[in-house]
Amino acid sequence: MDKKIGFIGCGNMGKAILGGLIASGQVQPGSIWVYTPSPDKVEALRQEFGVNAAQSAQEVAQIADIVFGAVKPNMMLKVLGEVNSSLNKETVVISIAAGITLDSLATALGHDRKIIRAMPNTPALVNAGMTSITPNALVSPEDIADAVNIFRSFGQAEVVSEAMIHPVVGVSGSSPAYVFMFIEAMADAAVLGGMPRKQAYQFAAQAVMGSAKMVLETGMHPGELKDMVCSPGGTTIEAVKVLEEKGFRSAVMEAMAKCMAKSEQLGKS
Ligand SMILES: NC(=O)C1=CN([C@@H]2O[C@H](COP(=O)(O)OP(=O)(O)OC[C@H]3O[C@@H](n4cnc5c(N)ncnc54)[C@H](OP(=O)(O)O)[C@@H]3O)[C@@H](O)[C@H]2O)C=CC1
Ligand SMILES: O=C(O)[C@@H]1CCC=N1
Repeated sequence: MDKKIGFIGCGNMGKAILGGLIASGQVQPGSIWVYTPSPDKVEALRQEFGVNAAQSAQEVAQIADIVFGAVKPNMMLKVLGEVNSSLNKETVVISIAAGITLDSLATALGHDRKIIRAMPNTPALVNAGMTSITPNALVSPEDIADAVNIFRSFGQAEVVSEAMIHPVVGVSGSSPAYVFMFIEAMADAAVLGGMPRKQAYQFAAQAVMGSAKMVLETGMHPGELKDMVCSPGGTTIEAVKVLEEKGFRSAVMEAMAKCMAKSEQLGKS
């Protein structure tokens, strides 16, 4: 891609995008500028990825064609407001902050700005991200295609309406955390059964990845795939019965309802 990319803020999520983007070969490290307030963190990113270290957020805004705002939600509007006058007219600003609406971004940046609200997730770092993309009306089809290409270079990406953002936060933005908890719990149980811990993580994680691949690649209903594992009178149905008794599905749904409500609340505060 023949575009200069900038990162204002580059912590857990910014680094996952940066790492995924560079690993894909879609953008050369020399075409990427990064700024965070800690000079040693910028230097560490420069050394790890070969990207350019910017001295200020304004410098990133001046140089880049596509600027990622990857700071915490509570500072996104302030940080973008401060670089606004340094942006070019055609620059596309991509905010990845949970709860920050396109409307509030336009209020901070001006209603003539090309703005995209995106919701990625940390598996971007291993080429398996899932990202939603919501452009405002000023973003051209070419700009949208660039953004989709960027996010697809390290996983899957779909353009969705802004109304879908809360389910997206629940089902993909935040969900790696619950999946890691599930893997940890399964590994603990395997350790209880006598398996060495390292091997337990390998078996648990590979089983989760393989199951996810089956859903994505067979197109079969998850319930049907579950039934294929449950031999009559076998081991799996014993586990399924306990999960049902303990309210496994309900726990997941209630947890995600809280997550989605928080996403909604962030958008109002
Ligand atoms: N973590 C996740 O899984 C996901 C996060 N998000 C969103 O990504 C955003 C970032 O989250 P996350 O990466 O987890 O947070 P981190 O705390 O890991 O990263 C925040 C980054 O912002 C930088 N920063 C702080 N203050 C400023 C400033 N004034 N100007 C420029 N940069 C600044 C920090 O730099 P320094 O370290 O030098 O202070 C750091 O690089 C959030 O808005 C979140 O909603 C979206 C999807 C998933
Ligand atoms: O926890 C958060 O607020 C961010 C947004 C989605 C994932 N992490």
